[in-house]
Amino acid sequence: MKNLTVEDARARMLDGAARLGVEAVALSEAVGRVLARDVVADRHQPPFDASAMDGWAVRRADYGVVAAFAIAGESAAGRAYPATLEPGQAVRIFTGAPVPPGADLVIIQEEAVRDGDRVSFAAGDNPKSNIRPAGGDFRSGDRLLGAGARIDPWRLSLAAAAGRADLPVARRPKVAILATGDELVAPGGAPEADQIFESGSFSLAALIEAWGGQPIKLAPAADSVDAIALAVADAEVDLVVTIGGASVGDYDLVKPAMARLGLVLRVQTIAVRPGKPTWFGLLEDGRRVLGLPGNPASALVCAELFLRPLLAALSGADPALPFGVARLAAPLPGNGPREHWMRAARAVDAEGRVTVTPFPDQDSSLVGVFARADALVMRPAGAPPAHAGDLVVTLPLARA
Ligand SMILES: Nc1nc2c(c(=O)[nH]1)N[C@H]1C(S)=C(S)[C@@H](COP(=O)(O)OP(=O)(O)OC[C@H]3O[C@@H](n4cnc5c(N)ncnc54)[C@H](O)[C@@H]3O)O[C@H]1N2
Ligand code: MOO
Repeated sequence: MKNLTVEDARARMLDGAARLGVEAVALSEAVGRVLARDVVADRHQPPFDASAMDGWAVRRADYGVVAAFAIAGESAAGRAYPATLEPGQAVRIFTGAPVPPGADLVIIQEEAVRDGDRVSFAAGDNPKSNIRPAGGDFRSGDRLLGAGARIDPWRLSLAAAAGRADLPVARRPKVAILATGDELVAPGGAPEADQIFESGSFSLAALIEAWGGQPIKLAPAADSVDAIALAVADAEVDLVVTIGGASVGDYDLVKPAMARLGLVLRVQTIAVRPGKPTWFGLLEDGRRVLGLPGNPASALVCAELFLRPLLAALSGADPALPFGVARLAAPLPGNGPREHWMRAARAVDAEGRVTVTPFPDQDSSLVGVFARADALVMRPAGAPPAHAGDLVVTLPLARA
């Protein structure tokens, strides 16, 4: 349980983590939610052969043969021509309108000359049909979206086009956030000379929201086993995330406090930089607890590496992180024994390749560096020095 690799620690956290429940939400509420069941089409789209242009529907067999077509009527979007097109006839048609049975060609209106109740066309060779076949977008029975897909605005349009008014989605995991420490004062408060403003819970709440969880901020707790245990005891959540008090100092009391609630540890420390003291376990009542270190960069890096996949798993989504690959813009020294996730600036060079430049100061207390970073760069444990141009694994940070 101590000094686990990142992968091993993540696997232990994800073990047994699955969707918590299912609820229906209206389309307008569905963005960001994870589908709990497949969306299957029960109708073709388009449901009929549709005209792609404004023009005239005719029989291809008549084209170039009939000199002047008899205008039989009109087919507009939402108001189909009610009969079959007969030989020698043309139907005025508009984009999106059903092509009448019998017609298999739409001639654009720019090529038509109308004369009373007759229309004729400048004949060309083998004109395109300008017809979108029924089911050309999707067909009845097609699986349009799979369970586990996260709804975004584009997927939302597909669900709407399939006629769904609401969608079955995973219940959002409820996540309590507990900042701990005598030194913490809420922003806007009046800190003593030996105090600092509490920052960790704000960014964590925003990340949890963005990752599909429901953040519930608990009042920050002082460095006391009683206070921390009391703060967590009655929180009706699926997961508790604590900030700080994770290490080995006399005032690092979160694990002893959780022991009172029956904590069974699954992860004690991780060979990761920053974030070595990150821990994870289950309380007696089944609630999960993720202990993040207090240093802001440690807390946020480990939220990316562990909390994000955990929330995905608890929502029934794929917990895999969206790793990328980029070229180092500058050399790096060899790495120590912990897998290092460096805060870095991302850019695109003149050849269109993504490059990353880790910030020179990677101290885990630096909030300022994190605010400028837009990617994390991974250096494997024990990696030799790296050269400019070397490929490295990255984790892009979502910047609004
Ligand atoms: N003897 C050792 N000391 C430390 C070790 C070690 O292995 N042996 N590990 C170091 C590492 S690595 C880390 S990371 C830190 C993490 O310690 P804790 O999780 O116990 O965090 P705290 O001591 O509570 O706080 C660390 C730092 O962060 C500030 N902090 C805490 N909470 C917040 C918050 N919500 N918002 C803003 N800032 C916060 C706190 O004031 C401290 O400055 O331990 C090392 N020590
Ligand atoms: O692991 Mo700590 O987060 O390096 O400072």
